[in-house]
Amino acid sequence: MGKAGRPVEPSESFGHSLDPAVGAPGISALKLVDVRKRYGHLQVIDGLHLDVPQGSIFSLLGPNGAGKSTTMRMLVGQTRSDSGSISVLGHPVPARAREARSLMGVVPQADNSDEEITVRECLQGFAALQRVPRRERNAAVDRALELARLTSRADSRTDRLSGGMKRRLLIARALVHRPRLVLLDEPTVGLDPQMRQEIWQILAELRAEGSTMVMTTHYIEEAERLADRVAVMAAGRVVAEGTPRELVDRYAGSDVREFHGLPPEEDALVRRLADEAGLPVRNVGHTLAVLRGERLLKDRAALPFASTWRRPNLEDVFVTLTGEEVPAG
Ligand SMILES: Nc1ncnc2c1ncn2[C@@H]1O[C@H](COP(=O)(O)OP(=O)(O)OP(=O)(O)O)[C@@H](O)[C@H]1O
Repeated sequence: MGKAGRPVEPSESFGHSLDPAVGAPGISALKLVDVRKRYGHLQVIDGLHLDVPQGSIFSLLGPNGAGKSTTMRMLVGQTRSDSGSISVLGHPVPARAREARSLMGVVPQADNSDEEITVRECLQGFAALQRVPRRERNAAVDRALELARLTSRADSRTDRLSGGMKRRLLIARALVHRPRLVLLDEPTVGLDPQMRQEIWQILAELRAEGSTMVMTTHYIEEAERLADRVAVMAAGRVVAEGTPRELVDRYAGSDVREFHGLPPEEDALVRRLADEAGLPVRNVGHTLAVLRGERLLKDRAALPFASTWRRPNLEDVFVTLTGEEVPAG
């Protein structure tokens, strides 16, 4: 019994599992095999395979409607798949969703925090909900406040926080029970660039501590900066997976050749040459960009109009694989 005569919860429940196999180094943080989900006539998830190792940041990158949020909801047991298997740190979901959830911290996209309470009260509530032992709660809350840089706002009401602080509170809430795996659904959507940088800094620090994070995003820069591995999703399946560097090498080559403000006949010529060589093209404003441009012509001087060269990036890969232009940050 605790000091106040209340039972003391076992400390093993604080971010740890009693099952020695769970969270062991060989176990995947997430494993999805041939997962499918349909809403009416719409096949939203269409044979999804994912295997996320522990100790990395893994990003699901995809355009609107690719199925990222549906995947997140299936991982926490909020939405059931029609077929296939899902396991989180060795726990099959939804069969053992409760155990899986106790090992996860979830940062939702929407701000659903209670507005009538202070930041500290909010975190205390989450710590209790996540069965952090009573005697450890204050320290757990202090640590979460510090990680999310909210210590100085601990006694502010949650409805008085700025948009960026509210988002940081969602992160603090997710971390209060020291989860083995943190799921983040579009962690910086709708934030201004400075607030986004602050969140990236926090996530980079968590990564340096060895946390496993899986985040959805449609911001390419977010995936490129933070993720160790990226899965590009389109129409409910993974169309490519690898480190950002591997994806760029595989799908965009070593050079992008850019032609600026071409008249129509020259534009058509470049497109034809690219097409004959099997090279993807994209328009960026008035610029026509040819990916794997190093293969456009062996003799780079042979085209009769000026072009420039640049290093390819993950945005080029995204556009090539999904056919979607990049949303504005
Ligand atoms: N409850 C639902 N009922 C019917 N259709 C749904 C439901 N939830 C999602 N969808 C549809 O499933 C598809 C995938 O949605 P989802 O939210 O998973 O995509 P997303 O990749 O997260 O997109 P976004 O980046 O816009 O959040 C969309 O076409 C969406 O309209």
